[in-house]
Amino acid sequence: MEEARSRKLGGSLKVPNVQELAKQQLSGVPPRYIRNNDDENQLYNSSILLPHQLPPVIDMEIIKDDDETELNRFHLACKEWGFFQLVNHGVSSSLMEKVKSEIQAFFNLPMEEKKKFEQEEGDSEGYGQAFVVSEEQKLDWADMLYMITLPTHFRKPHLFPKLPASLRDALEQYSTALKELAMKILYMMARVLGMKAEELNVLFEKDATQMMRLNYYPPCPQPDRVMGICPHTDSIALLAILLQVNETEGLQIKKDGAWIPVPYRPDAFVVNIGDILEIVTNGIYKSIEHRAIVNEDKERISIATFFSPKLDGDLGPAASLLTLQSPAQYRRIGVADYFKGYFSRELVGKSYIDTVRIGNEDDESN
Ligand SMILES: O=C(O)CCC(=O)C(=O)O
Ligand SMILES: [Fe+2]
Repeated sequence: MEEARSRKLGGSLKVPNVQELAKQQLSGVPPRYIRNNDDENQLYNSSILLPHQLPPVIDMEIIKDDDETELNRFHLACKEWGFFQLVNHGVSSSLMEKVKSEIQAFFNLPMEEKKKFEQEEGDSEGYGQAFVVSEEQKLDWADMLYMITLPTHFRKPHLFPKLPASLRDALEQYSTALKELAMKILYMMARVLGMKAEELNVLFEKDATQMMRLNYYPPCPQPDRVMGICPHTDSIALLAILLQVNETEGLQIKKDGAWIPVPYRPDAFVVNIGDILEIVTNGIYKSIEHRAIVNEDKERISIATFFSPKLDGDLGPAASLLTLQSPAQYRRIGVADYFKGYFSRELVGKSYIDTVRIGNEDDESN
């Protein structure tokens, strides 16, 4: 436990609680949240999207039967989208519903209760906001509760174990169910990529890291001037599995230069490829920029679960995917160093992976 307490994921400056701010019936949003009207802020895409322009929906039940067509759709979803909705995934709808209602209840708790989980100096885990490194930086219109959930001995004693019992129990079951699901997804990927199973085993051994980020986006009087979570890729993850907790939509992914909404589906998980999987697959699968926008009168809630290799290992492109024609595009790096670098900077689009891209060594200090 001592070890867990001292393991800090790099700090973030303290920022106001946005849920509290939103309750103050502001006529306008404080300037720190107002985004410039640049390209990134083309908030609303008014064109009507056709079904093939929406992220693919993959059915795990069909894949289980070794259906080549579905396996191929899965491979293309990973390669060309980096994002897909997953249905018939084996996680029970009763567990999904329980997790949703418990998370909703957590954010409905009085502020004094939630503040018990407040981030500590120098640490991104806890209740607050991450990636705030300067007073000048624009802020996201959201609060979050961020925690390492696996391995269990990395859990901070004042966070996961102290959650309200019903939320803790739901997240405990959810953590186990999602670990199993993530392994299945990764093995399906290894299979369609022709990777050696050991190359994934090594990443997913006993001390593989799982983190959960509960996101709360309050309603906002000027939703088209702010960002719920600014454009980013999930840099410390092999995979992220997201559950949209309520029906308010807001997640968008960047595809061919356009922001595409991910519809709410109560039975689906949204799966996306993180930077670490891009590195491991030597760029065959790519992490995709995504963001969340907010709503004028409805709150939005989501829970993202991130799967990463164990902290004391290292990561780099899988040897079985390297050939003379496709040499390594990323260098090997220790997982702990890679994590530390990530938490000490602002979250900016798809940029962190460039620090390990071969040929980019001059930029490493940026
Ligand atoms: O709330 C969402 O839909 C996206 C959250 C997200 O991208 C994250 O937590 O990394
Ligand atoms: Fe994300």
